[in-house]
Amino acid sequence: MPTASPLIIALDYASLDAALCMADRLDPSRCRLKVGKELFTRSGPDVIDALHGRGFEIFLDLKFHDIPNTVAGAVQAAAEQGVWMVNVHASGGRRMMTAARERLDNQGLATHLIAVTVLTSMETADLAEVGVEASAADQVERLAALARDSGMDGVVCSAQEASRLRAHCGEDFLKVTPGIRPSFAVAGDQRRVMTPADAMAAGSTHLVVGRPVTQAEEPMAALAAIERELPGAEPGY
Ligand SMILES: O=C(O)c1cc(=O)[nH]c(=O)n1[C@@H]1O[C@H](COP(=O)(O)O)[C@@H](O)[C@H]1O
Repeated sequence: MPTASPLIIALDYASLDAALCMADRLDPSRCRLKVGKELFTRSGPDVIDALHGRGFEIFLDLKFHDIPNTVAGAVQAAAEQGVWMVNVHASGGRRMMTAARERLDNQGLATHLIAVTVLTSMETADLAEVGVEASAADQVERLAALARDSGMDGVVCSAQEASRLRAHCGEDFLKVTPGIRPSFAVAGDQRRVMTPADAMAAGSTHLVVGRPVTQAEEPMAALAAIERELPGAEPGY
């Protein structure tokens, strides 16, 4: 039974054992899990199988960014493992995203396909250093429009941009927002942060939360505290 929760907990661990230890402390009816680059590079598909076996839906966050044919193949490989969601970098461009979309459709794979806009660790000054003269907010909007036009189901963005994207890309376009910091947590290396309640009010459809839960002494208590900060969370996701 898929969860109705908008919460996605980031399992950023260096070993399969450590990741499963945390998963065993969480409840698949109250959150999904995100598997990222470090864990997947160390453990491979075994981690996906182990988490599926525990009843979790998985966001495989490998942020593919390569030539269209390579990304289409990678996205297909991810979807064939039965993951709930997979992502690419929108800055890989229209042809890359369209190739990924077409591959999933042609193979009859229903995995949600979303695109990363501007990383939540980056601010406008960081973009200028890599030759992007737009503000972070404008660049997010530009890449989100490109992602939507290229057939993506949604984007990863900071919650600070979610309301603008809701206006431009619609309610149904998924807005998966990391950089969530509940009232009890510190920002750390994140720059464009927001509380869970504000993020949902701004139009986020899913909230990615890592360390505020995984580094808590009682992860389920931290998750419950976040749920209490989500009065507007709607079932159905
Ligand atoms: O794609 C992501 O999930 C992602 C995109 C982004 O722009 N910023 C971002 O922090 N993330 C991920 O979201 C998670 C945030 O974790 P915490 O900062 O510990 O809550 C990490 O796994 C990041 O890799």
